[in-house]
This record gives sequence, structure tokens and C-alpha cells, in this order.
Amino acid sequence: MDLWWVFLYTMVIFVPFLLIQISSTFKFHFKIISYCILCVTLSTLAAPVCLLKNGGRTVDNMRIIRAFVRTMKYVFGLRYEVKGLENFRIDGPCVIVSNHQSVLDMMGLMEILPDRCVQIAKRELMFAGSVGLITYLGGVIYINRKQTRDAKSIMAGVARAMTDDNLKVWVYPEGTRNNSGDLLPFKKGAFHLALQAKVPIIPVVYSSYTSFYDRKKSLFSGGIIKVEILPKIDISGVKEADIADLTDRCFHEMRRVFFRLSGKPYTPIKQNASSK
Ligand SMILES: CCCCCCCC/C=C\CCCCCCCC(=O)SCCNC(=O)CCNC(=O)[C@H](O)C(C)(C)COP(=O)(O)OP(=O)(O)OC[C@H]1O[C@@H](n2cnc3c(N)ncnc32)[C@H](O)[C@@H]1OP(=O)(O)O
Ligand SMILES: CCCCCCCCCCCCCC(=O)OC[C@@H](O)COP(=O)(O)O
Repeated sequence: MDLWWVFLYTMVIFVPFLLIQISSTFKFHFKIISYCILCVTLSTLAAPVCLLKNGGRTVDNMRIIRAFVRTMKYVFGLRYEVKGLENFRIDGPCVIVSNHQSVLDMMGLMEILPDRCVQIAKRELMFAGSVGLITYLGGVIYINRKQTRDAKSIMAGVARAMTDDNLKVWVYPEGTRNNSGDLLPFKKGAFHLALQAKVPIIPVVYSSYTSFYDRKKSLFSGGIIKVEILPKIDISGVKEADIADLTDRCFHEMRRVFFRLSGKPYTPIKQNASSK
């Protein structure tokens, strides 16, 4: 008899808990799939507009892509609070580095994307159907992360194109998505690029998504994202041998801002800023 009650009570507590769990996982995946479908739909609509207006692969298409993507935040209840936009107002090219938390970052990217700016992306993105096509039309630069020697030679070519075509380049120096509530160590490519092109670096920091978006907890609700565009880092006087220091400086500055924007107490780390 007693065992029967234990069983009943366990079920009364366990079954609703299980259902809530299933429905929240379902809701999370439903939202992520909706996001992907919306990306595919909007890029299918934007591609002909890009082709008709600008004819082919050009950075000018980024204005069209930006206009399309900026409508998406309303669907997912996201709001951006942007500070420091004036720091983007520099003549000529620069390297922009920012933290990368999720596929949702495309909305935050397009929210503040300056004119004549292309991104560095993993080459797999090229094959993502109409999304791949739209990134191609916008002039995104693809790198093969498994062949870093090729990636470096592509980046060297980009340095030349930046000055020739007056391009800004957006790099995610963590090199991959990271939703851990901290920054990953930075790769050095972006900093080599700035030095080779002799252009300043502009760090951009987005606050942590973890309060409203967390893959592990199947959490995805609306929220506010704080964005700060930091003053440019001048590279005059920096030599190849100083790249590690430059990377370090930028990493720690961005990490400090990341914690401040995310409302978390800053915890210094001993680990090296750049990956080995
Ligand atoms: C209309 C609706 C549409 C809706 C859809 C929306 C579409 C929106 C459209 C458009 C938006 C597109 C947005 C795309 C976003 C995608 C994001 C991603 O894909 S993130 C992944 C790829 N990104 C990266 O990986 C970062 C770049 N990576 C680097 O810069 C790396 O540094 C890299 C690949 C060049 C090398 O990586 P290593 O793993 O080898 O690591 P290291 O530590 O950096 O380098 C090793 C050694 O090589 C030297 N090195 C690196 N780069 C060098 C260089 N350029 N020259 C000389 N030496 C270099 C370093 O100093 C280091 O040497 P020592 O260890 O210090 O001795
Ligand atoms: C064939 C249909 C495919 C549909 C896919 C639609 C998805 C839309 C996503 C918008 C662009 C997302 C770009 C992005 O954020 O890529 C992730 C990489 O930065 C990091 O890669 P990873 O974490 O190392 O896998």
C-alpha cells in the first residue's frame, strides 16, 4: 500500500515536470528552427533584390542584407541598446573584432554594421543554401579553419583588398560560437590583418545572452542586449613581435567590458589571452 502512494506521488510530481521539460525543449527547438526558416526565407527574398540592384558579389549588397535582417529582432522580442556608435565614424578601413555567442549574432551584427564592411566566416557557411548565397553576394570572406595555412594566406590577400577597396573587415577572434558566459581565448588572425593592412582595430562587445538564451537549458526568450563599440586601438608603432601583446590587450579590454555589460562581477584570469 505504502509503495503505491510513493509511486503515485512520484508520478504526480514527475509527469508534469517531464511534460514541462519536454515542452520547453520543444519550444526552444521550435524557435531555433523558426529562426533558420526566417533566415532562409529572407535570404531567398533578398538575393534577387541584390542581383537586380548591384548585379553580383559586392559589399554594397550588405546594405540590402542589413535592412532585411534588422526586421528579425521584432519576431524574437530582442532589443539592442547600443553605445559608442561614434567610434565607427572613421575614414577608411579598419578591423572590427567582436564576441560571438550564437547564430543569433547575425541580428546584432546587422544592427550596427557600418557601410563597406564584410565578415570573415567559416567556409561551411557558403553551402547553407540561400543563406550561403546571400553571404556570397554580400562579399563575405570564407576561410577553411582546418587548413590554417590557407586561412592565413587568404587573410593576407584581404589586407590588400582592404586598402584597395576601402573595406572594413569584421572578425570574430574567438573563431567559433561560444555561449559559456565568458570569452574564449582570441586567435591572432585579426591582429595580423590589422598590422598587415596598417589599419586600426575597433573592438565591439555584446553583453552575455545567458539570461535569455541558453542552449544547455533550452532557454530562448526575449531580452535586451547591450552593445558597446569601443574606441579604436591604434596600431602605429606596433611590430610583428608585439602581436601577442596587442591580442592580449584587446582581449582583456573586451572581457572587462563584457562582464560590465552583462552585469557580472569581473573575475581576472591567469590564462593567456591568445590561443596556442
Ligand atoms: C537577408 C537575410 C539573410 C539572413 C541570414 C544572415 C546572413 C548575414 C550575412 C552576412 C553575415 C555573415 C556573418 C558570418 C559570421 C560567421 C562567423 C564565423 O564563421 S566564425 C568562424 C570563422 N572565423 C574565424 O575563425 C576568425 C578568424 N580566424 C583567425 O583569424 C585565425 O587566427 C586563423 C584562422 C587565421 C588561424 O587560426 P589558428 O587556429 O591557426 O590560430 P592562431 O593562434 O590565430 O594562429 C597560429 C599561429 O599563426 C600566426 N598567424 C595567424 N595569422 C597569421 C597571419 N595572417 N600572418 C602570419 N601569421 C599568422 C599566429 O601568430 C600564431 O603564431 P604563434 O603561435 O603566435 O607563434
Ligand atoms: C540548407 C539550409 C540551411 C539553413 C541554415 C540557416 C541558418 C542561418 C544562420 C545565419 C548565419 C549563421 C552564421 C554563424 O553564426 O555560423 C556559426 C559560426 O560562426 C561558428 O561556427 P561553429 O560554432 O564553430 O560551428
